[in-house]
Amino acid sequence: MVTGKERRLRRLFGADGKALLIAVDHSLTLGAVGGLSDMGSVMAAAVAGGADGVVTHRGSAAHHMPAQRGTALVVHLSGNTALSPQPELKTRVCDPEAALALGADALSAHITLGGGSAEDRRALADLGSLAATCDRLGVPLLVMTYVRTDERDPGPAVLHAARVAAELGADIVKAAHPGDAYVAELAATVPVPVVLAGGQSEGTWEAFCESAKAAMGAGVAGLCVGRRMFGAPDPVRATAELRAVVHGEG
Ligand SMILES: O=C[C@H](O)COP(=O)(O)O
Repeated sequence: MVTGKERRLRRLFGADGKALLIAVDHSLTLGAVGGLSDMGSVMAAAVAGGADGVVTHRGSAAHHMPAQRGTALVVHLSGNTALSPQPELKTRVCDPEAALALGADALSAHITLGGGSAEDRRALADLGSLAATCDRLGVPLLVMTYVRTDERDPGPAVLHAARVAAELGADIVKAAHPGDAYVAELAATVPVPVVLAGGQSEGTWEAFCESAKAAMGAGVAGLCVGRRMFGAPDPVRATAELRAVVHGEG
């Protein structure tokens, strides 16, 4: 028997078990800035460049996501805006059923730990409840993990938050790059596929691709990249190059 989650996960991951996801959820937080003023073009570029999936909010999914075989739709259920004093503390902004009605192949939620006692408890409770809903609906849950920490070395906290997400039912965990010394441990200690965020466009494109290649070699299952892709001079080419890194092509 193949479960709904397994069937949908195969739409997201290639036969090699790897995935390049393009994340374009930033316009809820920041507005239509930094390459996201024309969301239709960004999504078309993700598809044309060979992304395995696109992660976005329900409005962009409905209005701009091409119905393209081979590119999965991951609807992001969490949000807050930069107009808030604590934009990193998200709330649920879309129901799982509404996302499935849009044709979602997977759902995505954001969790920030270290945001405060009450905020952390609320985030954990919400994640537990959402994971149970995803189990019931047979839809994979991607959890984007973030930490607020004053530690000079955030690596251990990044690993902890990633593990928390898996413990609470994530089927895929997204984490920030924890630092070269921690990537293999991250991949080995989280019992579900881990994808790494792209982060801010600091450093050269070549250095970013080299770092991503090394992370793939250390065992992560892929990338979930936003700004590095839609802020690139040629987003189609950027997507294709990242696809090659993730799937070991070329
Ligand atoms: O939602 C955010 C993405 O998963 C990562 O975005 P980023 O590559 O711009 O850090």
